[in-house]
Amino acid sequence: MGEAQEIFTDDVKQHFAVGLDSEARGYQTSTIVGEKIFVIGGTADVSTSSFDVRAFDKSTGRWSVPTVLGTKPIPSKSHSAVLLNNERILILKRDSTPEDCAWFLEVDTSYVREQKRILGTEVVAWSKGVRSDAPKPIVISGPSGVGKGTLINKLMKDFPSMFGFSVSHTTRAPRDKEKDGVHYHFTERSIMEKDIRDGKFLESASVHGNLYGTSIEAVEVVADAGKRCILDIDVQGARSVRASSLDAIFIFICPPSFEELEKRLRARGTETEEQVQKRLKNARAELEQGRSSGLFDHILVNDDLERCYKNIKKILGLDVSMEATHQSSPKTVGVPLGQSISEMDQKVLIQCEASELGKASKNWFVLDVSSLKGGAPGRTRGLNMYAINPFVDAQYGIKTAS
Ligand SMILES: Nc1ncnc2c1ncn2[C@@H]1O[C@H](COP(=O)(O)OP(=O)(O)OP(=O)(O)O)[C@@H](O)[C@H]1O
Ligand SMILES: Nc1nc2c(ncn2[C@@H]2O[C@H](COP(=O)(O)O)[C@@H](O)[C@H]2O)c(=O)[nH]1
Repeated sequence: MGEAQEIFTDDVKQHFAVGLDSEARGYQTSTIVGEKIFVIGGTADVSTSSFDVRAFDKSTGRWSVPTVLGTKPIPSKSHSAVLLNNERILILKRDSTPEDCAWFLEVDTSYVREQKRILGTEVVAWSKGVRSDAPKPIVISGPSGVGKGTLINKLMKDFPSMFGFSVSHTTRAPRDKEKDGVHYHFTERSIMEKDIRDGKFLESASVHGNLYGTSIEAVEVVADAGKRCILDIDVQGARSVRASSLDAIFIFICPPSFEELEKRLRARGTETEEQVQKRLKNARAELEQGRSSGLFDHILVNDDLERCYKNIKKILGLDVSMEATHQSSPKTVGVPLGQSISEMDQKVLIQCEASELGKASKNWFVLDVSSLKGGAPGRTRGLNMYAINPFVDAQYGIKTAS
């Protein structure tokens, strides 16, 4: 276990003179991970900590500033940090809302290792923690013209508070009535390619001659709104998402026949003849891959629109009366403001001062992190929180708090 420390040991101090003046730099924690010490926090404004990340290599005696992927937490006065499994640092922010208090800085997960390989630099990645029962995102895939957009629009219209659309980026030109930021983020190829290189995308693919991609932000915006994210992406994209840390439900939509697909695509009237030909050619390959690869959890035929829609709702556990009764429940774990934390057997012990809770004694909480799922790029799901009584709960070896 590598526990966060708020002061440096003397041997570390000998190696460097900069960066330790926490009064000048704002609040910082340091966490030892193997040969590295990750220093989190510090800012010119001493009243808040900006969650900057620096690393000190004990073997070389050098500081480095790693490439930081993902959205970092908004500044807070202070925070606690604890290392989990030598792969990610759990950050509990003080004076923050329950939705915003648990974050992870990944330092050696498979995603971070892969990004290090691609970018050729030291990499760390932020991921926000959400509670265990946040609903899984939904990936909907299928050939162009099969009716994915039509089905998704119906879901969004019937269940507006439940679902949110992941707005993709694309280099294709907007169609009539398509709005930037609503249907797509229409963008230049060179800009999008740079953003992909910078790790801003969960997935991207060349589709029918244009570049399409799902940014990490597109998915996080929906999660932040307390909604379940729907991704409309091609089979290549679905494969990339399956290989990523996003734990989603994958649905493939098939046409009743190839002739019907062609009819729908032409009737939509949005593509040139050349584009229609290209899309139909790609559709054959997509149908073959979608049906046979085992990539998808559910395969539906969109013959009769209402029947297919009903089947999607069934998969998602929805019935007709649900939107009326649906109330968006809090989506993140309500971690109390941590005074001090430590980790033992995948359980993070949080001791809270009573004054913050309006009582006279100290309180203990356990954050069970044994079944974390997902992670960067995107949310870390599976935080489970409960209160314990240290007087009776000797399991954690906690001495009575006086
Ligand atoms: N079950 C259905 N029966 C008949 N027409 C349908 C059905 N479902 C969708 N359509 C029509 O087919 C056309 C294509 O649908 P839609 O635009 O939703 O396809 P899509 O899969 O989203 O395509 P793309 O991948 O190119 O965005 C639309 O004109 C739509 O109204
Ligand atoms: N891999 C991805 N595919 C995407 C994304 N957004 C849309 N798509 C797929 O592209 C085709 C064509 O869409 P159109 O709007 O030009 O008709 C379609 O199959 C979509 O599913 C994305 O972000 N990534």
